[in-house]
Amino acid sequence: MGGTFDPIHHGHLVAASEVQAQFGLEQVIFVPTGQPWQKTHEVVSPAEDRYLMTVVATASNPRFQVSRVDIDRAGPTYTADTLADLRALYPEAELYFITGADALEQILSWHRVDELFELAHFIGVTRPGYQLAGEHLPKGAVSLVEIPAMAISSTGCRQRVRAGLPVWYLVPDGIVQYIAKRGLYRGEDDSAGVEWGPRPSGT
Ligand SMILES: Nc1ncnc2c1ncn2[C@@H]1O[C@H](COP(=O)(O)OP(=O)(O)OP(=O)(O)O)[C@@H](O)[C@H]1O
Ligand SMILES: O=C(O)c1ccc[n+]([C@@H]2O[C@H](COP(=O)([O-])O)[C@@H](O)[C@H]2O)c1
Repeated sequence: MGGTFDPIHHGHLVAASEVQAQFGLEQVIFVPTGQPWQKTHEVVSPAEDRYLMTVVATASNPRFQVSRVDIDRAGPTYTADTLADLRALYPEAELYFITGADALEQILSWHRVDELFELAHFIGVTRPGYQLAGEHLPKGAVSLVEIPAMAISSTGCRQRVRAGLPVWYLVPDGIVQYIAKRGLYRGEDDSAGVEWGPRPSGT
């Protein structure tokens, strides 16, 4: 399951848990994006913060793991590369890629989209406010799955922190504490965040 996870919230965790159970998956690998190229108009927190929050949020579930493949690859993050890297790490695995209804809606705009459906089977999950549909995708390429509705978004969480409102119970307890400790999402200019563009050299 790929995501910017800025921050990871209970919508992500419920989606992963539900798909794991419904499909009997051995493990769900959360893959925080390196440079989410379609979010260039947004300020995104440093990859290491998003990675660490994902580790903290998933630590208690033995079927959840976190991968660094996207944050360790230079340049924009493309799922075709993510899936190729995971295939190299797990040559025998059956690979599935989990997306919410909003991401699935946009998938034809993804880089090297023609390759994607050869690299993994896609699983689209319901998300409040979006229509889950797969007619625009190759036949048999995607499974559509109903999950418990969680009307939570990372954007909403960031806005609440900025407005001084609580995010308790929208995100795991450890994430509330991580956000406070690192001072994420506080200011208009998001001082802990970075605008996407080339990484500073040496980082
Ligand atoms: N509440 C939710 N229910 C189901 N799927 C979700 C939910 N929130 C996110 N997802 C899915 O999880 C994946 C990663 O999402 P992402 O990290 O961009 O979170 P987001 O809440 O959509 O963030 P933002 O508000 O910043 O766009 C995407 O496939 C997205 O569709
Ligand atoms: O491959 C692409 O071109 C592409 C374009 C947009 C999003 N994605 C992936 O979709 C997942 C969810 O993305 P996002 O931006 O909703 O967090 C994440 O793994 C992204 O890398 C991938």
